[in-house]
Amino acid sequence: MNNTSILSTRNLCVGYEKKQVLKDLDLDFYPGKFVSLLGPNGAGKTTLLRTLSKHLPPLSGKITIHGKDLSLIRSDDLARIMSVVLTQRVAPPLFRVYDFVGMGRYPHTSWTGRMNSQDDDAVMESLNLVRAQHLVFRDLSTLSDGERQKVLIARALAQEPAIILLDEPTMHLDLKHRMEVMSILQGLCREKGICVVASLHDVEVAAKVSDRVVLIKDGMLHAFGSPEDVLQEDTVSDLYDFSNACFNRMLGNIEIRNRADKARVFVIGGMGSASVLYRLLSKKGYEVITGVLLKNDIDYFVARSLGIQCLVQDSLDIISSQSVQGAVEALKACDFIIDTGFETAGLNRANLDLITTALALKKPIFCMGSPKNREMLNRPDLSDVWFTKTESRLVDLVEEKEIA
Ligand SMILES: Nc1ncnc2c1ncn2[C@@H]1O[C@H](COP(=O)(O)OP(=O)(O)OP(=O)(O)O)[C@@H](O)[C@H]1O
Repeated sequence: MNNTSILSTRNLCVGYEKKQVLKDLDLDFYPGKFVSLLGPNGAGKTTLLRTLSKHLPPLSGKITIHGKDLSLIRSDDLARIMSVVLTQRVAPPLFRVYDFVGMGRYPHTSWTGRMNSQDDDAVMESLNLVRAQHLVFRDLSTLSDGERQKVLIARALAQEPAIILLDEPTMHLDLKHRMEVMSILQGLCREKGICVVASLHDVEVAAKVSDRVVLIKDGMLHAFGSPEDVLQEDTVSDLYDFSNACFNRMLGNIEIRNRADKARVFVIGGMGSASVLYRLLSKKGYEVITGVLLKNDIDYFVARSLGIQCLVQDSLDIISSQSVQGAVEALKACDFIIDTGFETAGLNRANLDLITTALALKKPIFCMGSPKNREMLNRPDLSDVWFTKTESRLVDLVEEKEIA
């Protein structure tokens, strides 16, 4: 790794004439690294990017590029080191993509602005890098948001910068283009050694693509480091003031917690068989209790993120009859029982006792799969047992039963 930072800040304070937005920023940006700026609306991401790119003077503190004070760097010299992609939707009409990307060559062309063959090559290479070479003769104003975003990045690349600053590069883009733009930016870091600094709203994506994340909120830097270290569940909740959501560090996703205002359902699951049902039941407003789960089960991680009450086996051992007894008490207090059709291996066999108990208690039981996989439920005389093949049908059945 190249250990010399391209861009650094010390005691930087950014904002506007009458308004300080962020203070005490000590940041270093290195070649080949993807850095995401994260923070709630109005935290100061754009203000910071505008200050780093010399569009806005710092209120105090220092910004250096390759060790030189930013304020002393001439704008044409800066353009050879840094390019900036700010949020913009408007495109001037009658502007060919080729000419627009060619504008990015201005730090390298002579004062006449005439492009030579090297500049032509640079324009085409930039378009290639963002997989937009086919757009070269299109009118800019006719492009879709995703195509235009790629062209904006191509123009930034045509400057041949060491660092690119982008403000919300995936705004207005659909999922496919969002992923494509992120993968293009990641490729620029890995293959061209460019440092990419982008403000992002999607913490899940940031966790997956970034080498470093900068967390800002309430006028200050909250954390700066690798997403694996920094994006802890509590930190993300605090950053965005989550009250009904939770970032799951292990799965790298955000689960939404819904208010439970329906019946209480006990889910007998495990080994990943219950996660989809947990989400669906929570979404529908059911109060879910589940168990007995081992602490390394993916169902446990999903249930915890959803705020579902989990009965867990303390040690990573065989689920004990003692743990199952604890779960029986919780099961008694539930209106409906769901058997996810979990595979029974040695470790979780005891959970079958929960199904037997539910039968004895004459609780309505809804099962995924087929009766032949569940010996104790494979009897024609059982009236309060239903089998389905999909989670959505199963929850429909629960709803029907609840209404009846
Ligand atoms: N020109 C300006 N003059 C004064 N205050 C401004 C100006 N532009 C933005 N602000 C304020 O500065 C603060 C930071 O705004 P900024 O746009 O940097 O936040 P952000 O993190 O980029 O927000 P978002 O995620 O909503 O885009 C906000 O309180 C905003 O109202």
